Amino acid sequence: MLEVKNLSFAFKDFEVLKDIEFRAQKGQFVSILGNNGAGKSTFLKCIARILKPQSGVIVVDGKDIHRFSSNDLAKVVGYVPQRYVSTRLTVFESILIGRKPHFSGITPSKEDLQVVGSVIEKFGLKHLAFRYLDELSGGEMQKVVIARAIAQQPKILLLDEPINNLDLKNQVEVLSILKKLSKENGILVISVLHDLNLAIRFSDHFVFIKDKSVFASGGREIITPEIISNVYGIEVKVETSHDQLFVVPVIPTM
Ligand SMILES: Nc1ncnc2c1ncn2[C@@H]1O[C@H](COP(=O)(O)OP(=O)(O)OP(=O)(O)O)[C@@H](O)[C@H]1O
Repeated sequence: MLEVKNLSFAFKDFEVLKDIEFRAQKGQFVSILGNNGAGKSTFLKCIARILKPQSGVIVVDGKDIHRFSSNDLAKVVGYVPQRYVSTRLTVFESILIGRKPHFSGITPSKEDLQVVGSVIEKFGLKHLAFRYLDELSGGEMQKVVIARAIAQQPKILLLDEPINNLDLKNQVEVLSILKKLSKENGILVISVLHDLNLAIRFSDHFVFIKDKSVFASGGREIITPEIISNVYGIEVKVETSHDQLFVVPVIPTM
């Protein structure tokens, strides 16, 4: 469904990504992992066509993303950025904007309104539906931005640190919604995450970026102390409890 071949990207002469190869299928939940500054956001922005790589191709369902019209690309690829600006729109209006690629003409259809209503319900945002975005807390705003991308109903959903501003309950709730979307609706979810243990719990595929390239890519078999210590530059243990893997940093006693 998504194929990235030989992708290299540089900001002027500062090379961030070199010869990246990546493939993912419908229904997968992929975590993009690596240190700060490794190039994770840059990678997502190339797939979302916000940045244009100097070389390589990104193919969705057999078609180069640079051959899609903007409207058609928005039906296929949804993107939730790491930072966003708040506007004087209500939660409802903001999520409705996610439906724009599906509008025929300038008015939303009954289906558009139904989708928005159901996403608002799913995210527990009903009580905030007519609140302005600049009156929301950081976590509430984060949920609205994710809800808008889901209302867009893309085939591929890219999320850059989607749980950053959320409390533990909301982190689990949002990741559970994304997991359900990938499993039940066949959406390919690709998310940058910093919390390795939540990434392990929710993802079925992991991509570690280091030194401009894919250092390791695969399923749970690549969650090893060697790979994680090498990528993050810190000693870790990988332990199993209740059939789940946990990454535990080795911290000297202070
Ligand atoms: N617009 C820009 N111009 C120049 N350099 C940039 C620009 N945006 C990012 N960079 C640099 O590119 C590198 C990769 O940045 P990127 O945001 O992709 O990293 P990241 O892995 O997402 O980091 P983090 O985990 O801290 O969000 C960093 O060294 C960053 O400073």
